[in-house]
Amino acid sequence: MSNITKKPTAEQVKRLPKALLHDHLDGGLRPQTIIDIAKEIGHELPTYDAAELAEWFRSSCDSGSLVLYLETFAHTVAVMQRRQDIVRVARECAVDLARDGVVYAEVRMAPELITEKGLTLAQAIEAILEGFREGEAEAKSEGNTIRVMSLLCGMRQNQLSQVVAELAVKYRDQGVVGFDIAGPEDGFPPSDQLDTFEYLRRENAHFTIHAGEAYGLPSIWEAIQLCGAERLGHGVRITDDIDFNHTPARLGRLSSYVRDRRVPLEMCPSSNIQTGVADSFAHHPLAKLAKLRFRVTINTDNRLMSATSMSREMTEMVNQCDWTFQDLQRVTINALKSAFIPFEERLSIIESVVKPQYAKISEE
Ligand SMILES: O=c1[nH]cnc2c1ncn2[C@H]1C[C@H](O)[C@@H](CO)O1
Ligand SMILES: [Zn+2]
Repeated sequence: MSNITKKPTAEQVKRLPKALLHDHLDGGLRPQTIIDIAKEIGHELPTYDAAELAEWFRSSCDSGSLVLYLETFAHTVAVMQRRQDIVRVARECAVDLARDGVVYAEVRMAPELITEKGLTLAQAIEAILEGFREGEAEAKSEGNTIRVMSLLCGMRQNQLSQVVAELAVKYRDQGVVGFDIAGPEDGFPPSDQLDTFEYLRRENAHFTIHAGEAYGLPSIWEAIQLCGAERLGHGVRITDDIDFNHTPARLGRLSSYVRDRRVPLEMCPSSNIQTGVADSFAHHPLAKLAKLRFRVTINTDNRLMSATSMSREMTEMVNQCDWTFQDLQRVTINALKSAFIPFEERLSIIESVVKPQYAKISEE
């Protein structure tokens, strides 16, 4: 009898191979790194104690509002303006993810936010890519294998998406695998950037769109049907088109389309709990959507702001929703199937890393 339907321990979750599609580079800095750099450049912080700073970010992001949540990024972005600091932050990101058992990650950043001290967008992107390569090597020296690819974001409230999208295409063979738009959702519909998404499609380039997080179904509909998004960042508000009061649940036209077309949902439960979408993992729609066999994935969004990790997100699903090895393996395979790297490379990680490790660890 296989143990795949059993619940893993937290320690086993940590060792299981994980895939991460939605993590912001400026949302995952080590508190001590922020303090080190802030002191060097004279940036004022709420506190210079690492534990207190970590708690400041977490509690400031607990407001129930995406707009207030996003204000905390002023401090992380402030310490990512020099080339060497961007490289360091990206290197540490790769190392930290690898220590948590992540084997594949797509980490996103808006390069337009880190050019305040004179770096060009291209130099900012090159610093991120250099940091990831260094981090992969450092992880290897610690015995962890990870592949970290980059997604470039345009900020919805700025006018730079087209330039950033062109750079995503230019750097597509150097580690950039796709594009996204981030920032406040309400008032900035995806169709504002329609020309850019049409450009990316003409270039056969990959993109995901933050949609259905702080705003509902119209945002999801635009992202998929007008803009052609391959994946949805969050997408959690797709539940507005599902009637759970019936058994089985009744799906509307849009939620049926999302499920039928296997549109990947990059779900980030802790982040959603902080911005007011749900009050706990137990009540977050992730488990219900997984049961309905949507192509759900589990992600961190901002590890610093949510004081989280992939292991923690997964362990909470085990503890609060009775998720088993099988459930965790399914979201991991979903993530790899939905990754923006070439098909055979996705398959290779699924077949040679994920399946064998799940088989081994679940039989312990
Ligand atoms: O969850 C999010 N929704 C929308 N925008 C976000 C989220 N998390 C981070 N961002 C923004 C703030 C960052 O500065 C930017 C680039 O990573 O993306
Ligand atoms: Zn996000």
